[in-house]
Amino acid sequence: MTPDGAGVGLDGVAHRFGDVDVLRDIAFTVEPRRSLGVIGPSGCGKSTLLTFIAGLAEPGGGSVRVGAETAPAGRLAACALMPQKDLLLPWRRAIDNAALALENRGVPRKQARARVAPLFERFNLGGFEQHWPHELSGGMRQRVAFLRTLVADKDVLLLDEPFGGLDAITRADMQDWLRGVLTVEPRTAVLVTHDVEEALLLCHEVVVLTPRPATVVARIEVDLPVRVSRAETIADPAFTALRARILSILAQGSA
Ligand SMILES: Nc1ncnc2c1ncn2[C@@H]1O[C@H](COP(=O)(O)OP(=O)(O)OP(=O)(O)O)[C@@H](O)[C@H]1O
Repeated sequence: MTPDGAGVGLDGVAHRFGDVDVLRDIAFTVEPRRSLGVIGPSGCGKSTLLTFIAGLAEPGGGSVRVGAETAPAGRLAACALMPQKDLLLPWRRAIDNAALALENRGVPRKQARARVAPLFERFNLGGFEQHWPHELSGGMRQRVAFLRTLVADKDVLLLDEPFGGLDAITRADMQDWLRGVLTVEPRTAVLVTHDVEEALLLCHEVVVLTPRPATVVARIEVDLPVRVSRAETIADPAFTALRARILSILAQGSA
């Protein structure tokens, strides 16, 4: 990671897959150590946008920047992408899945294990280091995947519906947990989600996309009074008003 973190900037990003016009003139910036939620209808191009930021592909038009890097290889080096599915390797124990990003960077397995082992307690995974992925709950698997993403030590986290597959209670627990992680150790984060509440709880700003071809229809600053508990935050009239505003934009496709 770089000492001051890295921001993200998109300008005029456009893309088509064959006849399918997916993205049109997408522009936004994320300041270093700030989190941006991306909300939009299913299939509008949110995951595609993350793959462009991560440098895994190039858009047909426009520019993408991560820190000072505009070339795909430079962006890839600065980003850790957590895809929709946790993608733990079934043949590796939890600790070895968590250590994977370090091993991929050339850290020997023993050292990589030693680096991730102390984090298991902090991620509420203490005692489960030697379990296989199929022996963990959905929430635990997500936390192992997060641990792996965070220890990759990249400036930018790209999170693609990280809690999409979880039940409502586990999802709420995981949102609280991630909120804590990002407060203790702020990173630049782009969070794709269908869940307006999740975006408001976890992000400093939210962009709302239209149905395909996606354009940015609204950019909303999440400026809420600091509340200790989740219940208090969600009950706050400012939170309720923002949620209603975003839901209305999603329903109408316009701000
Ligand atoms: N590699 C590809 N080749 C062709 N079409 C693709 C490819 N990747 C995505 N698409 C199409 O681009 C559109 C946007 O897909 P994408 O997965 O980015 O949407 P999304 O907003 O993330 O969807 P969801 O919210 O359902 O996860 C879809 O119509 C999809 O079928």
